[in-house]
Amino acid sequence: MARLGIDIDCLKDVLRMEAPVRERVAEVFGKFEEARHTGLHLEKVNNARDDRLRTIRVDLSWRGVVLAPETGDSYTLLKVLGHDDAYRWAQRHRVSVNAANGRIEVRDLDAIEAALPEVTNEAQQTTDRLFDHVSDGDLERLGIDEQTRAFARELTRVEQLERARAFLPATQWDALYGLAAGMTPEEVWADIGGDVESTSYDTQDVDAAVARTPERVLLVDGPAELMHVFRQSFALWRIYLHPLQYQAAHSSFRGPARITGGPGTGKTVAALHRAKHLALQDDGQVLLTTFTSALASALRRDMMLLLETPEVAHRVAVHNVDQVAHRVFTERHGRPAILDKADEFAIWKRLAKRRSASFGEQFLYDEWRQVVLAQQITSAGAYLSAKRAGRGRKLAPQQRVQLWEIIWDFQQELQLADRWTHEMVCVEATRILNELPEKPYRHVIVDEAQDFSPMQWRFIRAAVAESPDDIFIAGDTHQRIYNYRPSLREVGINIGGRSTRLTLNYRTTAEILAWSLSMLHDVAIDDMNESLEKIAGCRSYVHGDPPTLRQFPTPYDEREALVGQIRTWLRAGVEPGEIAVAARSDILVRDAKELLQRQGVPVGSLVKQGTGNVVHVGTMHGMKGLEFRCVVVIGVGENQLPARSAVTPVEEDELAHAHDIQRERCVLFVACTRAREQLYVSWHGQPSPFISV
Ligand SMILES: Nc1ncnc2c1ncn2[C@@H]1O[C@H](COP(=O)(O)OP(=O)(O)OP(=O)(O)O)[C@@H](O)[C@H]1O
Repeated sequence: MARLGIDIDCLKDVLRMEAPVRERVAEVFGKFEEARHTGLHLEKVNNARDDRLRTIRVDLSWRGVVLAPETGDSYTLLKVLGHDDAYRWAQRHRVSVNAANGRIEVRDLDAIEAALPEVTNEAQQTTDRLFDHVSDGDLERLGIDEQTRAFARELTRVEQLERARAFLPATQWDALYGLAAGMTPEEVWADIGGDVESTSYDTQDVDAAVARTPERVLLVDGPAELMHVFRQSFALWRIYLHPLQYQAAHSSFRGPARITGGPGTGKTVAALHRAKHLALQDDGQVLLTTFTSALASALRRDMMLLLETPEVAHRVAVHNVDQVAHRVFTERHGRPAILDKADEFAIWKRLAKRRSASFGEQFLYDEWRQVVLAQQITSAGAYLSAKRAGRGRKLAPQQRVQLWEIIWDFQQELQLADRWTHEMVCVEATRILNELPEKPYRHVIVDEAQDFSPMQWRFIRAAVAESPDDIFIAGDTHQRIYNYRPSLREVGINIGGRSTRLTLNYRTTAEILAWSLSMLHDVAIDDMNESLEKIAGCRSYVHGDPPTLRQFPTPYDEREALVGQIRTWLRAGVEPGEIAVAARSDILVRDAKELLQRQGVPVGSLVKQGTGNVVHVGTMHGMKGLEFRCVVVIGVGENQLPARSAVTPVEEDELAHAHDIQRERCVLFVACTRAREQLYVSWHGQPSPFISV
């Protein structure tokens, strides 16, 4: 039976059309279903540059351009246009097979030929070309064919390449843009999903290429399914994946695997698709987990959009990691009585005083978590020889002994009182799971992995048996905003070479991204796997306004301007719910909320996202994992960022100081990269050293 797929760009176009046209397009799919009986009415195109392109009637005024197979009966709808335009489009385009990854691609031959003289002319004015640094061999290996290569060799400026996006074959353009953005040929090769094993694709076999391109060609079972796709207010991420996202979501891995990449590169989307893929395998329960309950709610909502049937939805549990640990704990021991931070501080203070020690509560609080629990220390001997790199003040041996006594007292007191912290619950839940012969989950997928503590990683390891496809990790260490820096290997998770890095940002404009990335220049950040993470090549194809940077003489002026900015956006038609305001401190957040409320702007908390159409106001930490059309970041002055109280003095511990500064930088980076279209950053006095003004 003839089958029609729809190219993703065509789908995007159709989604923007009026409902009746969409319905007619869906009917075209019905015609293919019936074609068995009646034959297909595909028109040949005179003077076509690619004789596999045909047109099909959609209605009186609209026609579709269809790629007809040379053999077999899998057709692809490439374009829907007005009658004359459809024929013209079909005449000027050609479909080919990318030599590097074997996927189909389409180019506008007329446009390439028309643009070539202009770029050649410009190239004659200079000796420097955009791709001088890349050899022909590398271009060829990256799938850049002769025609595109000839064009690329004449380019002198990135802007020319950006314009060429409309007519060059997409994968080849992606590769060129990656090279122009400073990626090495190897990085580009990985980025376009180059297949090392299959070096020789048959570039004449378009039918095989279509079958090999599931992330670009959506196959639907008839008009009803297509109408279903059209009708939902869905986001494109649900059906279109970049080849690397697709690979990460659908591959089989021999053990733990992960996906990394800068902000907005689609790691969460890949994690969601992987959860769906594994759920469809139906070989056991899938856990999709993340750091906070707010993020878990957002994941749950998106997961439900992807999992169509309740039966499959049932196979995926979405919870934040502490919630899962609490559940395991509660099943064995009943509900734990949780010690809150204020009570915990009071205990540390009392115990330190009892031992006449000078350690502060915050120091003890962190030391216990970051050294004792993180390294699973249970004895004085182990503590005395433990690594304390990056833990602030250096300790003499007698001080360590004293510290261990306080920590010991603390643990005893909690045990006697049957009081628990979330970390203790996690450790106990891990112990319980380690004893069980059967693990609760068959697959675990972790999102926002960069902030998980070693205790949480051990819990994850204990929740799933070591087996193929056991753990999948999505995260970006450039967005780490808490204090742990675990190595996956040390917590028993070996990802080997099973790592994919995404570089194409789908969220933010190139201008906002470039400005935000400038905060991280020359900052070396670990990759949780004992090497350094890279952010080079992270790029966006969408252009917009540069960030607005505003300096004010006083806090008062800064606050006034904040209200003015929000009003300007609201007047321009931005919905309140599309705006977020972030600040480093709780006090600034409270101030901003009260101020906006007083001015009659509807406001709500970031944590309670989705509760009405309100401007969300919250801390920079609270912005993690979220995105908004317009983002304001206030209080980015030199006295506010880095937040002094959060940074270890350099004279106390150089390494801890450097880590704290890096974390503060990342906090700001996270907040700024949540903006889709507009970013407004303000401060009073001098700007933070993190930003370039
Ligand atoms: N293949 C895709 N096609 C279109 N849009 C996509 C695609 N992948 C992701 N997106 C969109 O890009 C945005 C960012 O995606 P996502 O949240 O998965 O990125 P991320 O890498 O997890 O971001 P961050 O690390 O900053 O939280 C979302 O709006 C998502 O819908």
